[in-house]
Amino acid sequence: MHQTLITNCHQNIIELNNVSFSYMDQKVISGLNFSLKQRDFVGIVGSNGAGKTTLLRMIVGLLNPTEGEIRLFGEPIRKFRDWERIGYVPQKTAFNPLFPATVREVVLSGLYTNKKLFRRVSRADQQKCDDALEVMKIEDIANKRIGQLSGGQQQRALLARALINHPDLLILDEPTVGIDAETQESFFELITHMHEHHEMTFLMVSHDLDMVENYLGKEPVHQSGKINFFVRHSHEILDCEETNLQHSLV
Ligand SMILES: Nc1ncnc2c1ncn2[C@@H]1O[C@H](COP(=O)(O)OP(=O)(O)OP(=O)(O)O)[C@@H](O)[C@H]1O
Repeated sequence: MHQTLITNCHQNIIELNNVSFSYMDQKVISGLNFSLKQRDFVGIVGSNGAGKTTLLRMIVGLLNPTEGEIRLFGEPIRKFRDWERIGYVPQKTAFNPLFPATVREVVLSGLYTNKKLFRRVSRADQQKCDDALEVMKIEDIANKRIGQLSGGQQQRALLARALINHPDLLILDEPTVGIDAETQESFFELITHMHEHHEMTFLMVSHDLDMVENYLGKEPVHQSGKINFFVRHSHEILDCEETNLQHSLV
């Protein structure tokens, strides 16, 4: 599936304006200002309990900031309805080996937003699923039960699930926890390749400072409390001034 897109690297994909969050009387995030522009790759690094997952959960609308404002694709989050533009890979889910879904079914479930929960799977949906399986190079395990696969294979399946709607923004929460070092490295290679060759913006929480420093630079561009933000800007991977980009998911 090929399409020609114009990249506008100056569009804010996420804006956090003076955002704070408290659980009861414990303030976890305080007065955070940060923005992510189109095709940036932002890595969030911080110690245990720094508030990284809380921040992601606010950005995907699962928690409301106690103070401040979040805007997604220019819109205040409370008005934002275009959730298909966002792919979210939560912290690793350990699937029970008997979990009764195949990889194909898990990937297809990425299409079912609340509105479309019980719609039939069309031929177009199957094609989207095949494309996502191909990108993740997991076509050969499409019919296996997800619970019987390795951690790395499960993670690729969850990434394929997040990609099936062709999201503009991909959010990853510690995508390689519990995966061996070699598989982690190939997973990061895959993600960085996607950043360079696909029309997507990335936000990733990672505990892997080496990987983050290798790809996103040695110094954080921003710090808030114990959370550090590392960024590879879009202009480092392409000419942003209205670049014509041949883009394909596969
Ligand atoms: N549902 C909750 N209710 C009360 N406190 C919470 C809740 N979730 C998280 N916290 C607390 O908020 C703080 C931040 O938690 P959060 O999970 O956002 O941190 P994190 O940076 O993602 O940590 P980790 O690296 O360990 O995953 C922690 O002190 C945690 O105990």
